Formats: sequence, structure tokens, C-alpha cells
Amino acid sequence: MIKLPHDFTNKMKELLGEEYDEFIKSYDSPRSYGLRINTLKINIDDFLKITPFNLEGIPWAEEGFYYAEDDRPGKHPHHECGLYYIQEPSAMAAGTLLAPQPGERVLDLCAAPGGKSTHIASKLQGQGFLLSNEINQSRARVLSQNIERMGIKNCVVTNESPGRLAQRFKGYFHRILVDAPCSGEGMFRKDETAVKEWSLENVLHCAIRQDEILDSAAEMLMPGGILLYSTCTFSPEENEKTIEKFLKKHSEFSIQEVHPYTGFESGRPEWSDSRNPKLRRSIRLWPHKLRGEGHFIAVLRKTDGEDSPKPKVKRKQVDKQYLKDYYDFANKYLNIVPEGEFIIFGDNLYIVPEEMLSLDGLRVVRPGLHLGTIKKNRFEPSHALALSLKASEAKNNVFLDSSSKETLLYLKGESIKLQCSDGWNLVNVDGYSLGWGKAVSGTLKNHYPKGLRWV
Ligand SMILES: C[S@@+](CC[C@H](N)C(=O)[O-])C[C@H]1O[C@@H](n2cnc3c(N)ncnc32)[C@H](O)[C@@H]1O
Repeated sequence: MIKLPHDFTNKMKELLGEEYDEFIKSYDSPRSYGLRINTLKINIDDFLKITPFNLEGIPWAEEGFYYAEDDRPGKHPHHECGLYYIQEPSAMAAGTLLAPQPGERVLDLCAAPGGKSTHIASKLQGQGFLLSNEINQSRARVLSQNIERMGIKNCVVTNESPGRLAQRFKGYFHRILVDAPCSGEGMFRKDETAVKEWSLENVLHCAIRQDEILDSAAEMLMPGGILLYSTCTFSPEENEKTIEKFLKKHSEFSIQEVHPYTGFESGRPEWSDSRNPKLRRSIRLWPHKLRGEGHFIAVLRKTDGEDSPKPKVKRKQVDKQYLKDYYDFANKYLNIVPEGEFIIFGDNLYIVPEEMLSLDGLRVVRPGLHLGTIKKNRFEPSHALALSLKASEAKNNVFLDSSSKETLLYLKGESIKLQCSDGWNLVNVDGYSLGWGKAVSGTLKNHYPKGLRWV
């Protein structure tokens, strides 16, 4: 049994009363593991046909499945192809309830490592765009890698504070997710550090930070837009009380009813100061009531406010010479040439998602789909481009079987001897892109990124 802080157990005893025994017993039972199929790359039925894992559906996420701990899906080539994201089952509820629609502008304000962002992107189906932001620099890099692995084309990753983003994106987004930094009480079974770092003071400290983040989010939402607030903690100070304060300050918002999926419990107005009965519309996911960890969710709609005018952004035109090398590559090796608004960062060429406002002055980690690098008089395609392509979009393909020796060699970064066309080849495993290889006379030189290679 995990050793829980006394102040925490005493507080939960007081809050839960008779229910406490059932709650505390959940810490003795094994936790559940989940993966979410990336429907940008594969549909659910096709994935279920090729996966070696025994999966069982998660009631609140159509793409979400429980797997057995021994399956270790993080070590399977399909993971590297971005066919799924390993995500705690309860955490999938946020993407479902945010329900982004293709074509919308969506902001994920506290996004690393990217579980919910990648869920949002799969729901957008490549239409509209996602701004995924993370304040912590090293976590923002991990977020960016996950966006790349999942083959997402219409996402910009920034490393900013919510306040600075709010100055740029007033009234701009259709939907915003605030998956707030919190005291993490709901993750105690999963994350020992959350237990170690927990204190009553930290709960209050987190609550103050959540108020500030929510204020910035409110500014960036357009009238009629949806703001989803979630935490992975039980403390009322970070949940019902946070929403209560927010609604008091922002009368233009109202709390929405959500679909009552199996296992969802309502929020607890009796744990707030105002006892506003509408807080019952918020959702609590309890580890003793469903197969998942602790979560809280409130879905808020902005009923009033100003929609920001969308100025047409004038970006600096990309030097034609750069595009020549890109087009030479694309015409030679791709069946569909990726087009859009090009931008250059250093010697890297990107396509920015449509409608993206100016990124000038913001800390940008990934300004859109990374196409590749401009080398001296040639273009080298990026890993992100490989992962965003389907085999049918590349002229030269290498098809490997996930259980083959060649797949393992490729993931280890080694060259492979095989029959294929000279030049750039898209390497596919079980039909899904995994990376680039460049062939010369029957030897495929490995272009799988060094940092991702299996050891
Ligand atoms: C619960 S985690 C997000 C998990 C993520 N949504 C996912 O599904 O993978 C909260 C994130 O908020 C970030 N954060 C910390 N302080 C913040 C602040 N003041 N403003 C915005 N984000 C903050 C943390 O670095 C952390 O990555």
C-alpha cells in the first residue's frame, strides 16, 4: 500500500464520510492502463485487426482501450508509428467532453506531455488548428515530439505563459482546454512524486495558479465557445471552489450539463462556499467508482463577450530558392505535394496552419508541419513529414512487417539490405509510416532520428 500523507487521508475522511473506506481501498487495487487509437492514422477497426494486444473498450472514449500491464505497448513498433498514445483512462474523458469539431480553432493551454492535445488533434481530423502550449521548456519539447509522432499537421507548439498568449489571441478560439497544474491527488497510485510533493499549502498554491490560468483562458475564448477545465486532484479548493470563483468573476460563463458516461459522478456543491447547485453539473471520476484514476472536469460556455476581428496575417515570403529545393524533392518523391503557407525557422521549412495569427515575439517550439531542412542545394525531408504521410502519398515505399528483423534493425538505426528504388523511401510497418530511408543500390541508409532509436 502506498504511504499517503496524514493530512490528505484526514481531509478525505472528513469529505467522504461513509464512502471513505471504499475510496481508500482503491489504493490497494491495481490501477488500469489505457491506450488511445490515433484515428488520424488508422481507424479503430483496422487497428483492432492488426494489434497483438487484448483490448477492452473504455466507456467514455470511443478510441480508448484498456490493455494489460504485461502487454507493454510502449515497446511495440506501432507505438513509434504513432498508431496510439498511451494515456491514463480517466484522462481521456477531457477530449471526449471538449468535443472539438473539424475546422475549429482549439487551444490546449497546459498541454505537455500531450495526451489531451493528441486526442484533440485526432478529433479535428486535420481541419482547423490546434495551439498546444506548455510553459515548461523541457516539457514543451516532449510535447512537440508527441505531436510529431502522431503525425499531426495542423498544430503549433508554443512555450509561453497563459498571460502572454492572452495578449495575442483575444476572443480567438472556439474551444479551450485548461488541464491545470494541480496537487495531483488523483495520481497517487500512478505517480510517487505527486505523493511526495503533496501538502495542504501546495493545494492552496495550486488553486491560486489555476485562477490565473482560467482568467487568461476566458479572454482567449470567443463568445459561444467552450472552456473545459480539468484537474487530476480531489481537493475542492482546486475543483468546485475554483469553478465557483471563476463563475462569480466571469458572469459571461455558465456551467454546462455533460453526457453522464458510466462511472461518472457529479461535482459536489456541498464542498463549495456558495453551494451553487449548478456545480453538480461538473464531473468527478473516482478510482473506487470506475477503472481509472481521479479526475475533475467542468465544461463552461461563454455566452457573451467580444469576438476578435481576424486580421489577415502578412508573413514574410519564403525565398523562392528554398522552395525550389523543396519542390524538387516533393515532385520527385511524393504523389501529393504538401502546399500551404510556408515559413522558415533557421534552415527548417514549415507549413503554418491556416488562420494562424502572427507568432512573432512568442516562444515557438513547432510552428506547424515540419517539412524538412534546407541543406546546400538540396532538401532533406523531416521525420515529422514521414509520420504525417500515408504510404499512398509517397512514390517509393518500403513495407516491413512489425515482427520482422528488418523493423528492429530500422528502429535501432541500422542500414538494411533490401530491394527498393534508389533515393528517398518511406519506411512503413504493417502499412503505416515510420520514417525515411535513403537507398543506394539495394542498401537503405537509415534516417530514423538518433534520439528515437531503440537501444
Ligand atoms: C496536468 S499537466 C498537463 C497534462 C496534459 N494536458 C496531458 O494531457 O498530457 C499540467 C501542465 O501545466 C503546466 N503548468 C505549470 N504551471 C503552469 C502555469 N502557470 N501556466 C500554464 N501551465 C502551467 C505544467 O508544466 C504541466 O505540464
